[in-house]
Amino acid sequence: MPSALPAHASLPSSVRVGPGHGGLPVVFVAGRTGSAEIYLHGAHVTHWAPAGAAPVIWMSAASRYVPDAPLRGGVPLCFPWFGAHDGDAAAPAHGFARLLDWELADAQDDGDDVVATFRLADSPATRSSAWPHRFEARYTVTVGARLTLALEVTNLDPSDVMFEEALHTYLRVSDIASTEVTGLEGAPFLDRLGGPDPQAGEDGPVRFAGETDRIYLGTRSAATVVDGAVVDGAVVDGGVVDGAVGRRVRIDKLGSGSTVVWNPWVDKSAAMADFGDDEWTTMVCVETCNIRTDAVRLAPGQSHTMTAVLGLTA
Ligand SMILES: O=P(O)(O)OC[C@H]1O[C@H](O)[C@H](O)[C@@H](O)[C@@H]1O
Repeated sequence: MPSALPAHASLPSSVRVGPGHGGLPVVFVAGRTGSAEIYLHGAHVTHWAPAGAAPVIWMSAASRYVPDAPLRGGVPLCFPWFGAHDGDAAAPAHGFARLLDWELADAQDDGDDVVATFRLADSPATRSSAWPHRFEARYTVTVGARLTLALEVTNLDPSDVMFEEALHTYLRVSDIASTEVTGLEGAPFLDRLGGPDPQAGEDGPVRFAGETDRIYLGTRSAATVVDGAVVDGAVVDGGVVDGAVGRRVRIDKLGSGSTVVWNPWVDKSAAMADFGDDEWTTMVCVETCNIRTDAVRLAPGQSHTMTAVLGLTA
């Protein structure tokens, strides 16, 4: 168990800490306007639903819940690098933050919302990693009718540091073939399944007909995942709402320059041990990031915050 949980008496009645899958500690939030679950392992949000709505976040039924592996689904916190480390092939994919136990530093009601703050600082393990710098990270999760995720990183090194970061959000959809992502029209992207050169932006929304793994650079405004946008090849008028079908999840962001859109499709799903073979049909990742040319540089003592705000829209 992590060492620093706030004293039980200081937690509001909307927050409970207890064992989750695999016995890993979880912060259970049951607020007036939304519920959430956050594992201390990686400060990993595995559930969020506005009150009265179906869950918005997707988790794999095949996720492992062990201390030395990341969870599959939810919102992995990728830091301080994204994907494979450039200079160290043995370094874990997406950095060390999603593999470490974060402290629950604070949890409070704030009006109708519940705010939980998690903290991770450098340790002997991180100082001997591929990114050996001194730092403090604070991750504030605000649970309500919207879910606000704010990752603040402070450079405690005596010299400049650079890092990448991602809120690698997995979202539930009823059928990936009927899903589209709007808000990225015209933005050039790096196709992680293709060559190194940026591809020209597309006119329309992103639609899915095969494995998709794209880094949209210079994307600072909101993206919206429209579930049930396409039915039998026809685009349905955006007003249709029937359960999850027709639902729109809007992702607003601040302090983020890049967006990753990912669906593993058939072969990659089959190749991942912690991902069900057919689960790719009901998820899409739209990730709020600062990666590649959008990596963050901080002077000594400087802080940077990247924020994603998820909400259901009509
Ligand atoms: O399997 P993971 O290390 O969690 O990575 C899952 C995925 O993360 C991002 O979306 C990357 O762009 C993908 O290339 C990668 O496959």
